[in-house]
Amino acid sequence: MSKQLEKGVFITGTDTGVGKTFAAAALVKRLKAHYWKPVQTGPEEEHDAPEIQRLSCIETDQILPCLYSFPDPLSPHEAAKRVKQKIEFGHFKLPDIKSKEFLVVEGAGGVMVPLDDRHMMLDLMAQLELPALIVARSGLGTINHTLLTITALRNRGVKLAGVILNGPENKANLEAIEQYGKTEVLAELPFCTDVTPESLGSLMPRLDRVAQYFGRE
Ligand SMILES: Nc1ncnc2c1ncn2[C@@H]1O[C@H](COP(=O)(O)OP(=O)(O)OP(=O)(O)O)[C@@H](O)[C@H]1O
Ligand SMILES: C[C@H](N)[C@H](N)CCCCCC(=O)O
Ligand SMILES: [Mg+2]
Repeated sequence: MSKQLEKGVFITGTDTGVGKTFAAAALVKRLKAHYWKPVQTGPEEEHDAPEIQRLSCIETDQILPCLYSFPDPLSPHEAAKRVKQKIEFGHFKLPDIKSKEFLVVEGAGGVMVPLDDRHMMLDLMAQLELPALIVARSGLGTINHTLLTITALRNRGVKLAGVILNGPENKANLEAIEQYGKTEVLAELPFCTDVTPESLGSLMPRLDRVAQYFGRE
């Protein structure tokens, strides 16, 4: 597997609630990375960064502050409107991290979630010049959702690192996504009855190929 010397990876998904935060927590732990959620929507008790820290046990200074956070659990463009604010797309810049450090960035929802009247989540990936890693459900319906997501990313010129399948093992869906998506499923994360630092820790070997891809074994 060729090593990609990237500053980080943008964790996106086929939907909201597919496990981007769950996978990002595992990746932050396995890659010893920093975490950044540029745009957060929803009430504080549902924010992703605290869940990342709870599960990965990374230091507080490894979690970078959101650029935008809005209280309503909605698409960022709408959540901003509800509080009479607008997202200034030009403000999104890759945060300064040291040369040997690595950044796991998590989007909100899927790739075509609007940020303002013109820009979507996939435009943010392009602006940050980070490769995308798609978190997808493993079960029925995921082939279509994942191939649509891949197509949207490629049409926007976003580099695709691969896919993480989240949920019960499904070999047929994995093979279909690799064949028709011309990509690799770099990790399969099982359903964990208890979402704890311990259960997350047991998943580390499953992320070895992601670590190899980014040269962060
Ligand atoms: N493999 C898993 N095993 C058990 N629970 C999981 C797993 N993956 C995700 N979950 C749970 O499913 C819920 C949604 O997951 P998560 O918050 O990671 O989704 P998300 O894609 O980050 O959503 P959002 O778009 O809101 O950021 C959470 O309660 C999470 O703990
Ligand atoms: C509120 C939720 N947890 C996410 N932060 C935002 C998801 C936006 C989804 C928009 C859409 O695709 O309809
Ligand atoms: Mg999340």
